Formats: sequence, structure tokens, C-alpha cells
Amino acid sequence: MEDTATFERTDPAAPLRQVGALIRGARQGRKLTQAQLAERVGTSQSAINRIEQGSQNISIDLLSRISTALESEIVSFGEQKKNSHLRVQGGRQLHGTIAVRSSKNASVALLCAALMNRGRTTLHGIARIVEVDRIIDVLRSLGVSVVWSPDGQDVEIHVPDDLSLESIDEDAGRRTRSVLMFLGPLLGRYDTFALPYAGGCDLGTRTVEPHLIALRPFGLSIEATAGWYQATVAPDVPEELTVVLTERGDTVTENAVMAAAVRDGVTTIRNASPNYMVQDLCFYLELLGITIEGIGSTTLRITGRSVINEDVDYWPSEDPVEAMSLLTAGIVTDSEITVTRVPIEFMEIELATLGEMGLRYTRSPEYAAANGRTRLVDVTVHPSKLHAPIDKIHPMPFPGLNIDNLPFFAVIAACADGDTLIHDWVYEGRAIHLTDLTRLGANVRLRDPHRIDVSGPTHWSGAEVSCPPALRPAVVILLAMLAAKGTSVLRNVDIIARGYEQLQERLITLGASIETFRD
Ligand SMILES: CC(=O)N[C@H]1[C@@H](OP(=O)(O)OP(=O)(O)OC[C@H]2O[C@@H](n3ccc(=O)[nH]c3=O)[C@H](O)[C@@H]2O)O[C@H](CO)[C@@H](O)[C@@H]1O
Ligand SMILES: C=C(OP(=O)(O)O)C(=O)O
Repeated sequence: MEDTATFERTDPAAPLRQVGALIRGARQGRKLTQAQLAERVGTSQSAINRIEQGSQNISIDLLSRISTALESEIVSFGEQKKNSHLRVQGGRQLHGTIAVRSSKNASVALLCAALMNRGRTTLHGIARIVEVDRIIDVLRSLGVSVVWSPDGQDVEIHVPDDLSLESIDEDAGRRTRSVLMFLGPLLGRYDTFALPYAGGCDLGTRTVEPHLIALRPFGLSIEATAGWYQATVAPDVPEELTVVLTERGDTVTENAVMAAAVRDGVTTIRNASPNYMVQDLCFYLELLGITIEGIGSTTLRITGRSVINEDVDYWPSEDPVEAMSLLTAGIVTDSEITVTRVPIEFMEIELATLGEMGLRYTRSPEYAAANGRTRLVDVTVHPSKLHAPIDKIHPMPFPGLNIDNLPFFAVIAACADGDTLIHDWVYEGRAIHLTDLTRLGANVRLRDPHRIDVSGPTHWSGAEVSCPPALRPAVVILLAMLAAKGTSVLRNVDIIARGYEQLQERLITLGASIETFRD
């Protein structure tokens, strides 16, 4: 077995944390305490603790002694990147407390929005995930200075007067759908520009048409040619504008909000998404001096400024989808765990639905997130006898059951007594990935590309599964492996890091047995 790290991250503290996590994983895999490992390599337990946390520099010499003690090559130099896989010993109860981190979707929106500010933007506690790295790569290729703090927690962004649009990192741009959110900020600054076609999860066709419809009233017209969106911006846009979105989509709303923020005028946006990432974006824009009425509703009235030059600090709020993922880990392993910092406004329907399925849970009084606006609670789930809901489970734009939280109901329904119909009307191809649960013993039947029937309870059994090429289904399979007695292997798990920061390592702190290995 090989546990190795390759250093590709833009966050300077990331390699240390990555190495620390690999050491912790390999040590736990060999059932050694920190004190026992310290004794084997001739150092102190506290030094091993700091190394595992990624908060202490480590010499090549000590690294090599640790590698020998753990019979594991922790770091390889100069080799090609190898695919990562997970080996899970499932069927164990989890215990303890785990905190939700900030969201992928707000982080990427805020990074794009920072393009509008000529002053300094510091984003605190930003999610350290691959999706963030990709957007940062694109920003840097445009000449934007993006600097991580030494502890890797915060990024400071300075935008130059002129962006080098011609040198945009095409490859990074193509791998993230969020690059679409450059449209809104850029149309406030340039008459013509080009962006590479946007990527994202393999969820079936995801149209860009709603973005083009939303931005047309701002003067934007787009021609799609050979893998590029060629944008042209007309000059004479009326001061007072009303934009009606044809879809209540999250990133399309963010694009319209940014286009409205970066112009002198008043824009009313109807059928806006009031979802969590849109709210985070609006809170940041308010700090930039933009007036926004109706935050959290479907009608936004925005008074923008064509020149924005403010030094601001912002803390994106906690991720409701990560909250759902962590709660699901507790639910499907029949455990009592506490998930802290749950953004409750965006989890209420999920918890109500779970309550109807028999989940016993308790929640703390509310407290404020670091942004001072989002309401958080701690949720403790208790082992429960689950039953299928009477009605089908389906998502809706906020305030409905979150579209990205839906896949977690598949593995939960598989633990519940009875038949559950799950209807993912949103994505053309996501429900299909959930049929991989059958590999672990679940009874999941695909009615059509949008609907699955799940019959439980499941007698889970360990299996080897190739990771689905979609973020949430990938995590759903991993969580099912935690429930399945015996050994499972999840192959090619790199996609998980697109949206989760050190998920495997954090599940290990709850008592999960997960080992990372490479080809
Ligand atoms: C970076 C980011 O923030 N990504 C989120 C964002 O992606 P994003 O905003 O890119 O979502 P899409 O535009 O792909 O919309 C998702 C799907 O929902 C459909 N749709 C959406 C709204 C609506 O009123 N009617 C409708 O039919 C779209 O046609 C599409 O098939 O929103 C999605 C839906 O919440 C989430 O899964 C993504 O995690
Ligand atoms: C679909 C998702 O994200 P993206 O829009 O980044 O593909 C997701 O977060 O589940």
C-alpha cells in the first residue's frame, strides 16, 4: 500500500496539512497511537500531533523516519499524479462532534465578485477545495493577485486596473462551471471579452441559456464559437432596469446581481434565487457599498456603483450541503454525533423531512455565523428507527429541499423501512449515479433518468465501487460504505476534493476507518 502526496495546491499550508493527514491516516491504519509513533521515530507525541494537524514544518529526515515506521511512502517527489482510492472498514458507529466548514458555492461566487472591487478583498475561512483552487487559477491568469494567509485560512485579493483577459487559464476555466460567473463582473468593465466554455459535475446537460437571458438586458450578447463564449457589451443600458429570470437558478441570480452591482443604476431582479450562496454574495456586496433590498426573497432591488473601491473583510457562511453530508454519516451508521455550525435556514426542510421519517435529533439555540447574518445551530442525531416517507422526496429552489441535498436521501431511504420514491427533476443525469448503491446491497431501482425507487432497510455489505463522476453521488457512496459491514474500496475519489475539505480525514476523527491509497 502507498499513501503519497503530490503538491499541486495553491494554498501554502495545504502541503503540510496534506502530509499531516496522510501520516494520521497511515498511523491509524496501523493502529498506532501518536505516542507510539513518536517513540518509534524518536520525537514527542506533541510534535506528531502538530505534524498531523499540518501546523509544524517537517524535515525530510523526520519524514523518512515516519515513512519507515509506518511502512508507507508518505511523499513521492517528481512522480506523475496517481489516482487516489479509499479503503473503508464499515459497519462501525461514529461518535463525537464535527463542525461544518464554509461553502464551495459561496466561496466561488465571492471570488468572482471580488473582480468588481478595486480595493482589497479578504475572504476569511474560505473552503480549501479544488473548485476554489480552479477559480483562483483563472483569476491569477488574469493578473489578479490572490494570496493565501500563512495558515491557509484566508485569501487576500487585489485586482489590477487592467486584466490580461487574453491570457486566461483556459484549462482551469473549462473544468469549472463557476467561470460563468465572470460574465456579470466583466461586463461592467469591458466592451468585449471571451470566456472558455464552462465545465462542472457530470450531471447531464446544464444550459447556459438562462445566464444569457438574464444578462441581455445589461447589454450582453454572446456568440459561442469553438469552445469560447465571445461576449460583446452594448453601451446604452437604461438607468432603471427590470430583469426577469426564466429560471430561479443560483449562479444565474448571482450573475445578474453582480451585473446590477457594477453599474450606476437601479435594477430589479425578479424570480431571483434566495439561496445561501446568493445571500452570502449580497452580504459581501453590501460591504462594498451596494444597496440591496429583498435579500432572502425572490425580488431583489439593487442600487449599484460603477466604481467600487473598498477594503473589506468577509466570512462566507457554513455549507448546508456539507451539513447534510455529515448528518447523513451519523444517520446511516446509526450513530449519535453532533454536527456544529449548521446553517439552519437552509436545512429546515431537510430536518423536517427526516423527522417525518422517524429521525430523532436535537438542536441547540441559534447563534450567528462569522458573517453576522447567517443563523447557525448545532444538531445532534440519535440512533433512530427510520421509515419511508409517505410522499416522494423532491427538491425545489430555496426555500425548498436543497437540490444538492437530495442525493443524501437515497442512502438514508435505503436505511429506512419501506419504499421511497426520490425524484431529481433538476438534473438530467444525477439519479442514475445513485444506482451504484446496489453494489453495496441496497435495493435501488431506476424508473427513468430522474426517479429512483429505494426499498429498505438494507443489509449493507462491503464492495469495490468506482467513484461516480459527480460530487454528491460520490459522497453518498462513501457514506454507504461507512454503513456497510466489512471492507469496501472506493476508486478514483479525487472528485470529492472538488467540494469537500479533507472529508475523509474529518470522518476519521468521528471514528470512521478510512484509509487513502494510490495506484
Ligand atoms: C456553483 C454553484 O452555486 N452551483 C450550484 C448552482 O449551480 P447552477 O446555478 O450552475 O445550476 P444550473 O444552472 O445548472 O441549474 C441546475 C438545474 O436546475 C434547473 N433549474 C434551476 C432553477 C429553476 O428554477 N428551474 C430549473 O429548471 C436548470 O435547468 C438546471 O438543469 O445551483 C445548482 C442548483 O441549486 C446546484 O446544484 C449547484 O451546486
Ligand atoms: C452540482 C454541484 O456543483 P457545481 O455547480 O459546482 O457543478 C454540487 O455542488 O453538487
